[in-house]
Amino acid sequence: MERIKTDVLVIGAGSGGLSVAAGAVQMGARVVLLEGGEMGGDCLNYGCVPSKALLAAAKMAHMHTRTQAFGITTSKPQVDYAGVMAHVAETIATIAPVDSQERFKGLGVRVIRAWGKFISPQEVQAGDHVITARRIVIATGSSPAVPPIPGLDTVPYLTNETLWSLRQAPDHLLIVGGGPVGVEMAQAHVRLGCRVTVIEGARLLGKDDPELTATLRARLTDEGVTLVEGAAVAALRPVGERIELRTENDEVYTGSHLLLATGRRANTDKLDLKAAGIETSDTGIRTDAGLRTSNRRVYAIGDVAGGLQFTHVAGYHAGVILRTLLFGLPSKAATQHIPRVTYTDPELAQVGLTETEARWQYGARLEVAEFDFAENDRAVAERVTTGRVKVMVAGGRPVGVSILGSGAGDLVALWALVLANRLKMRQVTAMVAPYPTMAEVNKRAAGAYFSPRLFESRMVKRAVGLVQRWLP
Ligand SMILES: Cc1cc2nc3c(=O)[nH]c(=O)nc-3n(C[C@H](O)[C@H](O)[C@H](O)COP(=O)(O)OP(=O)(O)OC[C@H]3O[C@@H](n4cnc5c(N)ncnc54)[C@H](O)[C@@H]3O)c2cc1C
Ligand SMILES: NC(=O)c1ccc[n+]([C@@H]2O[C@H](COP(=O)([O-])OP(=O)(O)OC[C@H]3O[C@@H](n4cnc5c(N)ncnc54)[C@H](O)[C@@H]3O)[C@@H](O)[C@H]2O)c1
Repeated sequence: MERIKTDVLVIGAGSGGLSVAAGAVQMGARVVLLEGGEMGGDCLNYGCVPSKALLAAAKMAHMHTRTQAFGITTSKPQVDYAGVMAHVAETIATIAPVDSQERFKGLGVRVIRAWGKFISPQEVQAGDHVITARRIVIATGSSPAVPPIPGLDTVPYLTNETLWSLRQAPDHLLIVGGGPVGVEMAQAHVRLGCRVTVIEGARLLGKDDPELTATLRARLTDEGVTLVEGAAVAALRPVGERIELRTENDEVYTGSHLLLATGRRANTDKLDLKAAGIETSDTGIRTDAGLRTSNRRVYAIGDVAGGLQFTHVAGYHAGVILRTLLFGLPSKAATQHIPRVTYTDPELAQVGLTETEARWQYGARLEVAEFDFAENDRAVAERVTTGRVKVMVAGGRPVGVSILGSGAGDLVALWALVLANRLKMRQVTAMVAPYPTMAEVNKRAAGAYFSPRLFESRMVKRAVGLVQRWLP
């Protein structure tokens, strides 16, 4: 057994752990990094990267069915699913070197490829090593939550960890769960020529603005996805080679493949948290606002901390704790400026409060400024007019923004800056957006906030009238 002493021990080499390790070592700390699975974690291997690569291939196939309106004729695209998955694998392989053991070794991090578990409040065992560290960071991520559906043990099922090894297109993909994973995979597969049925127990993308999700729902249905909402899956069973799914209200759906997209479970099983006196909550490891656990030497970041579960959040958490780990300075993780995007076509983006949340918080003080993509000239030229920007404003400051539309994920970045810096609407109107760009929708939404104040104000009209009389 080798004993190692270090300044910082990071458990998990995914989005959060890698950011802490890279930051800490480059600022002079001794760092040990443990990874029991693949370097790069969920995002690179089973999450963001493969899902966005698959969506890109699906969009390519879809575009070929939409050329006629542009005066271009093409033949029906032929999808080679194995070829599509080769594109997915190649995308992962291209990005992988950035997260690789070699790169981190090169930076000076001691990388140990083994699962870590606490054996005392300061010590972690990983394979043949026992590591004692001044500070320990748990960044072990999450895994697909598998709900206890009767009959699930009698049928084969896919999760985000196994989907990418399929080489033959599913004939009919049943997806349980209409959250971001379910919805992205539904659109990807219907565009690649599969039949797709999504069964959602509550409401599709239930955390998002219902008006915008209604538009997205209509788009998915138009493209051929069968959407079943308000009916949780009650039972599953094999019928010959196929899988039969029964909902709570006794509707029956039969498909060739089953994908579970029913949320996440924090990866804490292997850690023996009790040995270190680390408390958990219903969703993950319990932390304070500075991401410190009930063991003062230990921090938890990213998915395992059980809050917002996104790669950019894991990266943000890394930045928050590096300040404390390396300089001993207090630091807190905020959430109100964190954007999230579902990468359907059109994309659905959110930062800050939705209209419902903002109405609850601000009541009559809330104003909502809106602008439709149909009024954006670039969107008209590109035939991507579906969508809307909604800006929730209280006291002249945006408190939330919801965008459905082409490139919404990129468009919401401006509002993430606005919310992070508590900027006012008038500062957004100071921006000149180039014409003709989609970015103009942001400027026009801000304009929509001010136009009633300027164009419908008697005082403004009276002032202009007066000035005009005196102007030479
Ligand atoms: C299908 C899908 C699509 C997604 N798309 C997006 C997206 O587009 N944008 C976005 O922002 N987010 C997306 N996410 C979420 C994103 O993948 C996660 O939020 C992110 O990976 C979390 O990073 P992390 O560092 O907390 O955990 P991870 O990246 O999962 O890393 C944790 C690592 O810890 C390792 N580990 C676990 N236990 C131990 C142990 N005991 N010892 C050693 N190592 C251990 C694991 O093997 C893993 O490599 C998606 C998720 C899924 C499932
Ligand atoms: N674009 C992105 O950034 C992106 C993409 C995918 C995933 N993610 C991350 O991964 C997380 C997990 O995504 P997800 O979609 O798996 O989870 P989720 O929790 O967002 O959605 C799961 C859905 O499954 C439904 N459900 C659960 N059990 C069910 C049952 N038995 N029958 C029918 N419906 C059931 C729930 O009502 C819920 O709507 C997301 O919250 C997000 O943080 C992000």
